[in-house]
Amino acid sequence: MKEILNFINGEFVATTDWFDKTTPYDGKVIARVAAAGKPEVDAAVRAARSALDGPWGKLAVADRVDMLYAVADEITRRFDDFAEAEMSDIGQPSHFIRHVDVPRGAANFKIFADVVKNVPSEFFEMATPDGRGALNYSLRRPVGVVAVICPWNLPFLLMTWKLGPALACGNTVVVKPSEETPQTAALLGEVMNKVDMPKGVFNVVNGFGPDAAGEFLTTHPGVSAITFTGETRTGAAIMKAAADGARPVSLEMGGKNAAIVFADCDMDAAIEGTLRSTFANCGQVCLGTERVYVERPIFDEFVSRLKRGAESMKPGLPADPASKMGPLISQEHRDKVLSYYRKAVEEGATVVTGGGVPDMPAALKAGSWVEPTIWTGLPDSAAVMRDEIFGPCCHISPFDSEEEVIRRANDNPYGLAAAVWTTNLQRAHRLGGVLEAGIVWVNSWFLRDLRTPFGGSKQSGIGREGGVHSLEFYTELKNVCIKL
Ligand SMILES: NC(=O)c1ccc[n+]([C@@H]2O[C@H](COP(=O)([O-])OP(=O)(O)OC[C@H]3O[C@@H](n4cnc5c(N)ncnc54)[C@H](O)[C@@H]3O)[C@@H](O)[C@H]2O)c1
Ligand SMILES: O=C/C=C/C=C(\O)C(=O)O
Repeated sequence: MKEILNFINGEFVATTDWFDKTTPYDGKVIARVAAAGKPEVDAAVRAARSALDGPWGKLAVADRVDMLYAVADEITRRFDDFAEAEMSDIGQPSHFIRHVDVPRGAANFKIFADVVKNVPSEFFEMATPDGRGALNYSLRRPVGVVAVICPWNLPFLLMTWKLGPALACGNTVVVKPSEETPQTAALLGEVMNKVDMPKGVFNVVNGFGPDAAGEFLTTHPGVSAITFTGETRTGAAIMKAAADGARPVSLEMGGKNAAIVFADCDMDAAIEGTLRSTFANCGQVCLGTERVYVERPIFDEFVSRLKRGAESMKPGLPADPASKMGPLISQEHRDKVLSYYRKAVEEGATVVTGGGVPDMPAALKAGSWVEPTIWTGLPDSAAVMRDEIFGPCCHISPFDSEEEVIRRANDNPYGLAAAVWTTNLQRAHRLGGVLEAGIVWVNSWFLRDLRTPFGGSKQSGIGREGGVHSLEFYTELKNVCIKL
């Protein structure tokens, strides 16, 4: 049986508390994972703290940048290993993992190496009564030991999205991958040792959240800052934990994102983009679409074309090139998604397609499969219009005016992302300005320039990461004033 261990101070560490890792596409146990208890979490935080006082803390920025590039190059060299690990962790089609999830692993280290290499410092000359003046300049310093709490939906992309800036800014990290998807974090430990990353800079503790490694880490007094990606209610629990000791938090949380399709859109592009934003990764993308608003003149055509596209989403194994969609991450999550499939019908939805479980081959029946699903006919107050489902489903509603659709799209507790499909330039800029979302795509979706601010408003997050914006969270800015 494969064993997935913790990674503490450059060593892989087992414990006596094991839990199973199963694959979502057939429910088979493929490994056992060593759960970190309080002793292991404490050892990881101590290792991270002492690494700050060792060679890593003394490394010049240029040398730290070289080290991060070496990590990126080793990830690229082991691309297939990371792709295999991610496919068995999340069960999504190979082409998705090889074109989205894994390439971002290397990119997330490179972009922040480039940011810290080129970021200017602030400087002010000031007059003083004695006429001799003073010089003021700013310096950035690492915040210290950063706890990185990761979700299961895009495990490698999202873990490295936090590791890149944290390490580029000179911090050390203790990562707690999701209990569902531990494999790429362990592989990254091998990469760190291969590139001679100083011991203790990168640590991994496996386990669950409440009353387990996640909570032990976020409540550990040796943690300087916490960066979290996951459900909103979990983020709130972590924020409470961070309050003891007044540690800063960066929270990337849930979404209930709208796609707004105007009659003047490029319909082919809108259909292709909405199929991706609704069904990619089996709908398990925080930036994904679960609410579609279509201007009434093209409503029927749009529904019929999206239905055809959804029905072409052939579910299958990751390595099968014919697979267009994988399973949900777990039976537990599938139960949640299916409960919303039932609730939609109870609330009076028209099921345009899907709504159940596909008839899979015998070998895959134990997987967490659901049908891609489209509804119409529900009011904005319906549960499937307000709650994050995090599955391959969306509801399509008609609208009659720009003012109406802006009001309806913004009437939701989340504010993470939006997609707007229109060829009207002025309208595109108007909506970009008024939609309550951290990211608004126009005639695209999930097009990512890593230098831009990334994060959610309202219940979708606190803080922005990306490009220089990550420096605000991962460094302490100080002023030095020299009297001449
Ligand atoms: N905004 C974003 O960028 C973004 C990106 C990806 C996913 N998400 C969100 O993440 C969710 C799906 O991921 P998930 O189900 O893994 O989220 P989750 O909140 O269930 O778990 C996320 C992580 O938090 C840990 N955790 C849980 N309770 C904890 C606690 N009390 N203390 C410390 N750690 C704890 C879990 O073990 C896991 O590692 C969705 O809501 C999705 O929208 C948001
Ligand atoms: O599921 C959510 C995806 C988040 C993506 C990013 O954080 C990113 O593209 O940097």
